[in-house]
Amino acid sequence: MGMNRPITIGRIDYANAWPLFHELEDRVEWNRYEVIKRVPSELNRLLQAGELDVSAISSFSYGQNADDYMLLPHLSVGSIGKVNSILLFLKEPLERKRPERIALTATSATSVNLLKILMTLRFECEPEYVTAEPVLEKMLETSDAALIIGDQAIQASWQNHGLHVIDLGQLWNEWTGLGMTYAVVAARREAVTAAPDAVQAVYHAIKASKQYNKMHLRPLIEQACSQLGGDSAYWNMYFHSLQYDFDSKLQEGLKLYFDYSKQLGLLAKQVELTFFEDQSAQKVKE
Ligand SMILES: C=C(O[C@@H]1C=C(C(=O)O)C=C[C@H]1O)C(=O)O
Repeated sequence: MGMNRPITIGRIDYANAWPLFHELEDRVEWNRYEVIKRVPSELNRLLQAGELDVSAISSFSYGQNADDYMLLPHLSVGSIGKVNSILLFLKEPLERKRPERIALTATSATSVNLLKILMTLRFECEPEYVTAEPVLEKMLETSDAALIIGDQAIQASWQNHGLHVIDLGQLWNEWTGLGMTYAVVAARREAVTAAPDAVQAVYHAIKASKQYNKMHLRPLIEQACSQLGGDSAYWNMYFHSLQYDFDSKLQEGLKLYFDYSKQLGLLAKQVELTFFEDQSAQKVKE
């Protein structure tokens, strides 16, 4: 047992994940580890390839690889209603004209499939989808609508571009009555088998970061204002509206999303949510 190399941790390179990862490095009680910061689609690829051991990933990517992964409990990025950073920008309102071609950001997996579910089942609309770099003006040169996520979506929402904007978290919530989880934190089962103590240490560090950051949002809000723009009222609202705990209500929303994904052939199999067992919690129970 054990690992002859550092345990590798992937963190999402968007503000939405700061409350999980800000100052994580100060909390990892494991001597050798490495933190890698990337956009979600890149983290999805690295965890799948075994180049990461534990990572925040798109929840859709968990659905694709559930046999190889375990979810770290009580960790997520989700929303019940508006998410504010997963936005469809349309040249014409959806009620007036169904888009024929939609450009999808190359950085996402959950949101692009969420959009496909909503378009097909909610609006009975089957547009052509094209993947593109998340640059709104460029995407709209050749498409009727564009989906972007994360910091770029937030910044685009502040511009006065005259486009119609749909928040996918809000649309999902109005349609299903449920919340949606866009990102989860997963460990490779191989890593759990080879180095359970290292995975446990990383899990505790992310949980401790989340607990601390939720009570101390001020430095995150200040960092967001200076790095990304906007004012503290905006970032206060943003961090407070995101759901980081993956409680049973949010799990219910994600299960429905996986069921629809299976129904539409976006996922090959039914998905089970399998959780890493917190060893220290076990010990306390005994
Ligand atoms: C809230 C967000 O959640 C995210 C959306 C993801 C996806 O669509 O695959 C993955 C991780 C999160 O960053 C966001 O990016 O704005």
